[in-house]
Amino acid sequence: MTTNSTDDATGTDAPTEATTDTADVDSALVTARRQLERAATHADVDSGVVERLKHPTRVQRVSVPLERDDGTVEVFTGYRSQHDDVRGPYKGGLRYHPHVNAEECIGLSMWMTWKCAVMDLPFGGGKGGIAVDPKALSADEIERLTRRFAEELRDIVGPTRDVPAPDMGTDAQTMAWFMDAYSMQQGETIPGVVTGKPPVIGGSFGREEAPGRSTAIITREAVDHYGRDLSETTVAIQGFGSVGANAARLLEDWGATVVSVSDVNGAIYDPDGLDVQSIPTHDEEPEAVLEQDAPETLSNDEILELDVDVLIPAAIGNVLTADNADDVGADLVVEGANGPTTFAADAIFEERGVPVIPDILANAGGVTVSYFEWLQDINRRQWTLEEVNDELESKMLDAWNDVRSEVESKDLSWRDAAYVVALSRIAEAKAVRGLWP
Ligand SMILES: NC(=O)C1=CN([C@@H]2O[C@H](COP(=O)(O)OP(=O)(O)OC[C@H]3O[C@@H](n4cnc5c(N)ncnc54)[C@H](OP(=O)(O)O)[C@@H]3O)[C@@H](O)[C@H]2O)C=CC1
Ligand SMILES: O=C(O)CCC(=O)C(=O)O
Repeated sequence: MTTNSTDDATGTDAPTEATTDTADVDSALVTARRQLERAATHADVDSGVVERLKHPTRVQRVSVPLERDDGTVEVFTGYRSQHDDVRGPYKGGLRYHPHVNAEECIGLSMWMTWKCAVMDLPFGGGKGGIAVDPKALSADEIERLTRRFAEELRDIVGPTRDVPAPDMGTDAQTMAWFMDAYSMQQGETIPGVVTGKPPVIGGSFGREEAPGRSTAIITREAVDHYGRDLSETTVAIQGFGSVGANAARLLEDWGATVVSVSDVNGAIYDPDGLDVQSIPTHDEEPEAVLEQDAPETLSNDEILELDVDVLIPAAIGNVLTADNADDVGADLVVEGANGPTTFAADAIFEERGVPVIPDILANAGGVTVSYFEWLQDINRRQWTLEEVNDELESKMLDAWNDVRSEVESKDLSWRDAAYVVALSRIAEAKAVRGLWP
């Protein structure tokens, strides 16, 4: 038996999001709302629009039954939060992680709305997932779970409604199963229902690396903005998955010295620089980082406090908190993960003069290449990897320049500036459409 229900947007059935176990951190929703309220004071946006944007349009909560390989049945809970679609279909990833809950999905879907607007993509914000540890399931079990999840979400997704994509714990194969299940239900092949698929079924070249590539591009621009040379820059990166590993490999290619990387079990550190190309990514082999040769190992807390030029948290949320923000040794933080910095930590970084380049700009390459994939699916045409990367570079530089000009002209933090760019575009779209409330 499955249960579908549409929760009130603010409803929550679990106390925390996918975070460290630090006790005093806020949920993604609380942080997203505080960030919105703060940034709105710098934007010329109607207060009613701001109030509306604190709430999602809807949150679908579904039960996802799974027959385990041993024949027993377990029922997992899945969610899809659809925050705002004034600029286009809801867009955002599906996360498989034990801490997934309604409140986390709402906060993450709000960040997707701003992210798509900062990048000037014709999408709104969505996010979802299943509260499950994918490492505890076999590949066959993940396939059955994903197919059932696609069936449960069938009525609310689609290429012009809501287009999921990979996030933590999901990948191109997950998207292929989702797309196949949806297409079978609809009776025709519909590649554009999800992005982040393998290229052979309508996926885009370069999507897997894209959030790491954009994080590297924005790091490069930020380092240059602050008058530094990338070849004299040391970098520490928490998380060695789609975002962290790809950012590490590119930054190393471009001359930076990556001194420390981590996975769920901890970090390796070499002050002279690691050979990051040889370290298997989460996708290639999960939990492999600590098996590599390196002079030192560190905990996932210690990597955040290393004396480096740039820190890139690229794993989970709420790792930079009021408890450790004073001890962060980096001169610049670039958010590869979604929501790694709490509201309180942001204030401490601002006071200390440590710039934080926000997630909604830095890791936006993922959704940007998802947009390219959606275009390729509609047009039934595949772009080359070079075309994708050239377009991505150009979209990232446009967004960087839009945000930088707000930073410089209004003396804002990078996060406030990115929000101002996003909010202005969203408010203008609402005004022109006459959508109210
Ligand atoms: N994938 C995408 O398209 C995008 C993802 N993001 C965000 O980036 C972040 C990472 O996502 P993604 O790279 O896709 O995830 P992946 O699942 O590809 O990789 C996650 C990495 O983080 C490590 N990790 C997991 N839990 C912890 C922990 N508690 N402490 C330290 N490291 C941990 C994993 O270790 P191990 O290998 O040992 O499991 C793995 O190396 C998330 O916040 C996600 O929302 C943002 C934009 C786009
Ligand atoms: O590619 C997408 O649609 C969304 C990626 C995502 O979930 C994110 O940027 O956080």
